[in-house]
Amino acid sequence: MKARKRQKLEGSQAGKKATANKSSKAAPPKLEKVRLDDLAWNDVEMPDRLDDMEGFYGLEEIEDVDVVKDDNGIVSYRASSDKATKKRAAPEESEDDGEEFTGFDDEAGEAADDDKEEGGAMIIETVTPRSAPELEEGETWEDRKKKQKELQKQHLKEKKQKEKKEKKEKKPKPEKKQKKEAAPQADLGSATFANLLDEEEDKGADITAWRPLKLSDETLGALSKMKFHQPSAIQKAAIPEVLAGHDVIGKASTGSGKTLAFGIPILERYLEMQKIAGNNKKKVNSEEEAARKPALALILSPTRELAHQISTHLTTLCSGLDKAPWIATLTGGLSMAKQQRQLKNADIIIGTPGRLWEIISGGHGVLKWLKQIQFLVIDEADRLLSQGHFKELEEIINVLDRKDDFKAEEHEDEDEAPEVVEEVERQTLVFSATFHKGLQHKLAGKAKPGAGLMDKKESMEYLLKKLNFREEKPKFVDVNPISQMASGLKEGMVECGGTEKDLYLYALLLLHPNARTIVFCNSISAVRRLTPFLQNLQLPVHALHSQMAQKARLRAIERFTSNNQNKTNHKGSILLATDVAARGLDIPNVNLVIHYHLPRAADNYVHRSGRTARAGETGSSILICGPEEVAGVRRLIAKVHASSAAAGAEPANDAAKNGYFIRSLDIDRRVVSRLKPRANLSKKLADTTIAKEKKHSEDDFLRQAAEDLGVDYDSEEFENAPGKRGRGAGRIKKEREARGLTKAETGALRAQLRDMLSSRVNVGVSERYLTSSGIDIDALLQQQEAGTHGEFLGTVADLME
Ligand SMILES: Nc1ncnc2c1ncn2[C@@H]1O[C@H](COP(=O)(O)OP(=O)(O)OP(=O)(O)O)[C@@H](O)[C@H]1O
Repeated sequence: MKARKRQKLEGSQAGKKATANKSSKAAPPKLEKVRLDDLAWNDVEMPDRLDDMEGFYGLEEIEDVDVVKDDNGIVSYRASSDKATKKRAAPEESEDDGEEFTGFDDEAGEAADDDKEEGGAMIIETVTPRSAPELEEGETWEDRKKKQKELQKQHLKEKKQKEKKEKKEKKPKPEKKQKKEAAPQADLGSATFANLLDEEEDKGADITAWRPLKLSDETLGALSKMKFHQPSAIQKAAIPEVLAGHDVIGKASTGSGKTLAFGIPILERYLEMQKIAGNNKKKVNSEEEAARKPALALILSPTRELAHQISTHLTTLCSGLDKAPWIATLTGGLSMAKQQRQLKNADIIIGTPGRLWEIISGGHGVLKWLKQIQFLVIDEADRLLSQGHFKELEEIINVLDRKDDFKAEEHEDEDEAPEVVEEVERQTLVFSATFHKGLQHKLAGKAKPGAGLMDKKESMEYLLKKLNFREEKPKFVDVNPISQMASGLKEGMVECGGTEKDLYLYALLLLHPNARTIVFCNSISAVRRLTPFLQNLQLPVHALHSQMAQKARLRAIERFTSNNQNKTNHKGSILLATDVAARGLDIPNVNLVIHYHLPRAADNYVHRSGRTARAGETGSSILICGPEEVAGVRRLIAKVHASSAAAGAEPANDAAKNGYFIRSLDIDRRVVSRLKPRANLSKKLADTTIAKEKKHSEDDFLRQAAEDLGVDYDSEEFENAPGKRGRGAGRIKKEREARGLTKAETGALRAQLRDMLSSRVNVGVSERYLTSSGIDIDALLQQQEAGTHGEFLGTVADLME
């Protein structure tokens, strides 16, 4: 070995132990005295981070060697096995051969001692410089030794830790310890939740963030299952207030989780009551018994769809509970008798005011169940308190509050055994994203459609006047005082000629072939007209309006929500709806909202746009405006964003940043104009279909009327009768022409449209992308990746980032 070897033998303790070993009473083996260089030194693997340590340290180790110090302090080495003395190749130069050892070091001894205890054999470590053995400038041998010593210590420590860790990993965990690790789950309380977490360990979400709300383990378990990691702002703010027994008015932007803000406290109360009933051994076991207990909560919703959705939402929350509350959904369009029965069993009743009032006025002893509710929830409050719903709602509230009604009704219903009805303190919870001024005027008898949104004071005054809150001052929880619009929402508008809206709608839908889109219209007739128009253009469209049968309404939402089976390039889906879909509907992954007609009021705009960008997602809202509508739109949007200006707050989004000046999207008009022939053809076909349908239903109506009058009805004769002039004559003429098309003629038109849809449209630069009813998605996506998306129809794309 060329390198000069400087050994460092650790510690007097080691030496002493070696001696003690030798002189042990149990006939110690005779050890052979050896030279250091005759020992079979082994290289020690250095820890990574020491590799760079000046590049010259190396460690060697040896086992089965005793270090013996004689009375004169001279140290010698004795091998206790052949393994230790295996001869190595002699170094070419052994400068440190016989290097004297100057003594033992107490500190180092500790490390050596540790090793002995661990391994049972003494390990002597040497540090061998790999190169440049000379001292560095200013370095003394003492320094060098110190450095070496530190390195050795470090290495030994790390080695020991590594070995300990390896041992630990190999060892099976003692049962006791495993139990101890499971303990925190058990600490959560009831076995139900602990079991749930056990089973769902990797399925459920971490619900630590819900803890401050002090919810029951059952509710926490349900939230974990739903993967709701944390409460939304409105939930965080409103739940404690409701749990503390307050009346609450909650305002938060669309899609921010208001349903659970009232749903969770209701569930908490239900669970509490279950526990009390359990403790009092009064557990309800049968349907009959259940029917004898009053309902806990009444939730009112402005639309049927929303009522069903709230019901689904709460059912999902309660699924998995040992005993879930009984939820009854009372909406028009479904069997009334069935709903009456359901109501008597229900813990939570969700309904539209119309149907609920119908049921209440029908008697059947239902009122007593309702009078004892502990929660009255008015969801989408501003809508419920206005727009034709208010009369029914007012009547419901009056009847709930009237003291004498119950008795009167009981007398009516002889079957019902007279019972003492406890007075129940009712909490009133009112939620909405908006409180608009229109309803205030409406209630004051001076309706003023299109009015702006109420501020906190106004809404409070108004609600206090209208609702019988238990508390003099309910808690007003407003988590979005600045803007009602969801933060992930982008807004824009497209300007077009007054008669070109259909065409621009088609262009916008083509531009967003993968989007789940809701198109809002102000009238049912517009939905009826546009549905065949878009269907003819092979777009996957579903209609939704209030004159559809309830089942068809629910089916439309279901189809819109499920994946599009359409064979065309259009992979998204389209819901063409009136404002019946504007409030509360929580359809997942809606990317785009198009306002075909301008919303009539600011709150409508907020709620329609709120069907996208929900629960922290992003989305876009685009208004299609005729030239005469542009100024009105700007005013309307400014109103919606006005509160941010008043508050001097950071603008909530682009529209606000631009001084409430909504962006006009730059659509390439030349390209849109090339879509015109298809659109016109499709429109002609749609008009024919509608005119024929209309004729059928008119005929049916007139035939029925004639039958009732006992006269004959001849549609031709009726049609050609004189006096059909003046207002509406042009439309009637058009309709007549439209339905005048023969089957063959419509067949020919359809074939022509099919041809058009299957051939490319000459759109200049983008010709290669626009094919039939949709666009070449792959090519478009590539274009999008290259950052040039939007080239063919203008720059709408930046709304969809
Ligand atoms: N804490 C939560 N974490 C994650 N998602 C949540 C949470 N709470 C609710 N959600 C989800 O957010 C979505 C919107 O909730 P919800 O329908 O209650 O909103 P909203 O505020 O009532 O909206 P709108 O004003 O339009 O009626 C739903 O899909 C719901 O499941």
